[in-house]
Amino acid sequence: MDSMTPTVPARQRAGTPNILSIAGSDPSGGAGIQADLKSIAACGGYGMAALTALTAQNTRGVLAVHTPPAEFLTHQLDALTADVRIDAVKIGMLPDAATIAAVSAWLRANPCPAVVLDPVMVASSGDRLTEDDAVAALRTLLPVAAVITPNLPELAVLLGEDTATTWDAALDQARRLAAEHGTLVLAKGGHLPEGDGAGGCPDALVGPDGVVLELSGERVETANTHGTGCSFSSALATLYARHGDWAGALQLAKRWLTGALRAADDLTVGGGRGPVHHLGQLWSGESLPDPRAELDHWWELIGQLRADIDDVWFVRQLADGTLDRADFEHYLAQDSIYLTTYSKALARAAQLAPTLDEQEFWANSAHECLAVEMELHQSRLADGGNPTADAISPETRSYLNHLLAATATGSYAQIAAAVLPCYWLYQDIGTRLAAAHHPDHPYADWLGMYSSPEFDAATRRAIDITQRAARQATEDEREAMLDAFLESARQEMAFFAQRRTAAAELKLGV
Ligand SMILES: Nc1ncnc2c1ncn2[C@@H]1O[C@H](COP(=O)(O)OP(=O)(O)O)[C@@H](O)[C@H]1O
Ligand SMILES: Cc1ncc(COP(=O)(O)O)c(N)n1
Repeated sequence: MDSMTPTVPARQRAGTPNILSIAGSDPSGGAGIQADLKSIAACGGYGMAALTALTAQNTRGVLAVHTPPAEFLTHQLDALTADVRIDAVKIGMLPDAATIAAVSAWLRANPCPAVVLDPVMVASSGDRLTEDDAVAALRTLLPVAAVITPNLPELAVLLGEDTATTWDAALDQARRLAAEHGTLVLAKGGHLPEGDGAGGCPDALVGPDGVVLELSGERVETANTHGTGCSFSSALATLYARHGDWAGALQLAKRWLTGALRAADDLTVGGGRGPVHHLGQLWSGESLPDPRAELDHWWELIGQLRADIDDVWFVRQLADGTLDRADFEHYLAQDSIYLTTYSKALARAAQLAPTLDEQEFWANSAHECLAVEMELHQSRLADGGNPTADAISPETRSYLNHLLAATATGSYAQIAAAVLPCYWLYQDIGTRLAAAHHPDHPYADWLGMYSSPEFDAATRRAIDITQRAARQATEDEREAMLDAFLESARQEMAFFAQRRTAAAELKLGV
């Protein structure tokens, strides 16, 4: 057994994470390790599996369970530790106390910070998968997990209580289980009765102090839900290993699972409760679940516009320092008018923000914007200008009308999408203009403002917040977000391209 000595070879962390499923076999391919391997592959991981049990099972039910000796599970696990870097572990069916003891001993000897434990006890067909006396042993294993993913009946069994019949009661149970074992608990509403007050298929990541992230999932009309729990937990482990954040991984996993449920009826597997279509989204050309996917796509859509902005006379002359002072003054006057209203749009985003963090970000940004505006105002007064006499140009008015419409009628997500181009395009242009940024440049101060690490960080945060909102949005809302984003990008372009002579005689009235 020398070759089994558990020494981990030092290896560079590769791009594709290695994900280990410790679970039972479902020969019909919808649950157990078969579901895990497909889910891991669909979410961008390299899948491995150590078998805890063999079931004789199909889409209608479990006919028999064979449990190999626990020592053989230990051999499988040791064989892996001796050779392969393991980035995350998903634990599924653990049929008896001896198997649980083997997994527990292995994990204590080879700790892994990314363990997702799905405390499978009963198959969706209603058949038992775990011996009664194994529940106490399972409770002792819970603290090795980073996240536990019980369905509602399993959550109740782990606490020794009755199954929750409302979402609020489920969240309370999840919080208490998390506190007891020092883990996160993913509360899954798939088993909630109709009219429980939650609607749809909600899920929530709950820690000892309460809900970390709650997702209101739509219920997909399909009878093919065999293996949803297995698939969800392995997707979560994989996406965590890829992106390093449980809340973000949950959003991606939930979205992927909903897609797999939507595609489930395309498969024809068995006459009972069939499997979800793990690879349906990949086969129809969708890319791997990725936190930046939507916004990367939006950014690509405005690729031409971004290239065109570099060619706008104002940007070219700003970069080479040949810009006429009066043109720059005109630009600053319009920018100052713009910022006053833009700051109101940011304040509206703060008002609607779903978390304290995001509220703080938008409120700070609104404040920052006003501070810049006031400084511009003061410095132009000091230079002998008369900013109160500035006329609003048609371009500025048009941009502000768009922002005002978005803030008046748009959701939080739409407002985030509408305000984003002002960050992102400035940061993008700022990065390129930074090349021209030297102390003697006539507009050095201005160039410095948009190519600073602070502005980079704020832009990244605005992108992340908008991406998260896009991820949670319905398809219609995502379309509306994209429309708002594209329109703001067009308005940015027109704002840069405006000519001093084109300024209308309208007084500031927004
Ligand atoms: N018909 C459905 N439509 C949408 N999501 C579903 C559906 N059925 C199950 N899910 C989701 O699948 C995940 C796992 O489901 P659940 O039934 O709670 O677990 P388990 O399979 O472990 O019993 C949950 O996120 C749940 O919301
Ligand atoms: C080998 C095995 N493991 C787990 C499940 C649970 O399936 P579900 O995800 O539907 O609860 C199963 N039916 N078979």
